[in-house]
Amino acid sequence: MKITVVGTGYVGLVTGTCFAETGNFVTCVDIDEQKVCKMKEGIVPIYEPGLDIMFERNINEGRLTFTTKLEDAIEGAEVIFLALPTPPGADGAADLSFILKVAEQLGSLIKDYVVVIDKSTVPVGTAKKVRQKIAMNCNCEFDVVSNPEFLREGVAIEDFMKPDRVVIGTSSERAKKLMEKLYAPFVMQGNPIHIMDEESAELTKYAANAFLAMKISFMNEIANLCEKVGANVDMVRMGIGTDKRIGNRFLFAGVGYGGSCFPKDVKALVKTAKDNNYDFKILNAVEDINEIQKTIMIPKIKNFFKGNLMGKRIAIWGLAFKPNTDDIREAPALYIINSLLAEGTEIVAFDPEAMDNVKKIMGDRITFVDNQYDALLKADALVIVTEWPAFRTPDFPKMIQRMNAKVIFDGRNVFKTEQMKELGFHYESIGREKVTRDSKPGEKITISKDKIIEN
Ligand SMILES: NC(=O)c1ccc[n+]([C@@H]2O[C@H](COP(=O)([O-])OP(=O)(O)OC[C@H]3O[C@@H](n4cnc5c(N)ncnc54)[C@H](O)[C@@H]3O)[C@@H](O)[C@H]2O)c1
Ligand SMILES: O=c1ccn([C@@H]2O[C@H](COP(=O)(O)OP(=O)(O)O[C@H]3O[C@H](CO)[C@@H](O)[C@H](O)[C@H]3O)[C@@H](O)[C@H]2O)c(=O)[nH]1
Repeated sequence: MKITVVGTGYVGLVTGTCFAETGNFVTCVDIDEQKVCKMKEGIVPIYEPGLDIMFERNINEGRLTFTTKLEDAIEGAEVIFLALPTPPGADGAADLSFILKVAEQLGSLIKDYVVVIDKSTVPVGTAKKVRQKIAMNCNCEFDVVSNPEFLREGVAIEDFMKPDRVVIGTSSERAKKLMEKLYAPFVMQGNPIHIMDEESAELTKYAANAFLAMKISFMNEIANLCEKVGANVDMVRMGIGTDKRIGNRFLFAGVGYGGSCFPKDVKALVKTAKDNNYDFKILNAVEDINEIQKTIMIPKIKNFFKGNLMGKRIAIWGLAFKPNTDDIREAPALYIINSLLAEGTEIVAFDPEAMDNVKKIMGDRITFVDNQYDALLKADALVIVTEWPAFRTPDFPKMIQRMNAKVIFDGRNVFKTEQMKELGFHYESIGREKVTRDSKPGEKITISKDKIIEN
């Protein structure tokens, strides 16, 4: 099939590359000329594990091409994916201007029947709006389908190639057949394609993200309570996660959720509810909890330094909003760093992939170093914000050698408290006991292998 993908961000580029991988001919179009130039030279403009190999293979086999011209990109296309940004507007509503602008352009460019697919996360009613925009200038037949994307950054290729489900919102039999054909290679293991009306498909995407955000905020509140009552959130997580009705994923307490999706999608769903005279109380709480959680480590750090952080040198491990990505949109690290800078600290940061992006917005307000250990040189404390695999099993003697003091604030519960006691660190994490330098190693708690839970 000949496919056009409009927008080559995390979703567009992964979508285009994965459809090329299954034998389609894909043209990706983006208004960012620099990005398109890079891609034409074979350079992947984002960091996404596994994307580069697939990208290169499909370019070499002539199935993946790039352009800045929409009219060239849609030449002969049977389907056109819109993978454009839908950032939050001032009132929290998703900004549809990118989508509607392209829809209007498509109206005067479409010559034959084509299916236009909303891949972006868009509020209920958008498929209708896109249809109206295209129809303003278009005389030929077309359909608009809602096909929300559920991939996660960092594991985007796997999520796209083996989705838990595919959601397709359409009332057109012709579009439905085409979409089923397109997705057939991705649902060969029996994972379902859910066909529904456009509105339900649009709402499904927000409901999924809001539910996951709710799980995280719930666990963060449980963690905060754990600290007050002397319980351990990891134990509680395992205790509830093995109940199949609850499920063991997305129950990790930490410094809150970030990224380009949860924060904006929760806001947009609240706004949709408000516009329909419905007060979505639980989601307001989910947001409020997350706002507090992002800087929950600050009072702990301040308290340790007896209220005065002026001139303290703080090492930060992890800047990306989650591991295995270079994406820093709404990253908790940015909130933590800004709060620490406001207290007069000196920040030395390391992240395996996201430093270039942070440099663009923070410039020389913080120092960037090339490896995790250099960040610790003369540091008064280490703050762990993103749980990159390399941070989980560090060389502790090397860390101790470099640090001014053995002090760790762990926003992702990367280390075991017992281990910290044995090593003599002052260690504060989320929803677990505070380890002070006088803490004595206790009885080891063994967690059996089958209890290791995938995030
Ligand atoms: N990032 C994710 O993990 C993810 C997952 C599922 C859904 N989504 C949703 O998918 C959509 C896209 O997200 P993203 O993270 O890929 O965004 P992104 O910001 O990474 O990429 C968007 C791309 O669109 C391009 N663009 C803007 N206007 C254009 C135009 N007129 N013509 C062509 N290209 C144009 C931009 O230059 C950019 O390259 C959003 O609605 C988002 O909520 C994102
Ligand atoms: O138990 C958990 C799981 C995640 N997070 C945080 O939640 C945020 C989002 O993580 P994740 O969902 O893994 O990443 P995204 O790439 O933002 O993916 C989400 O947002 C995408 C965009 O809509 C959807 O497609 C995905 O299904 C949805 O998981 C990150 O800051 C994580 O650190 C936690 O704090 N605890």
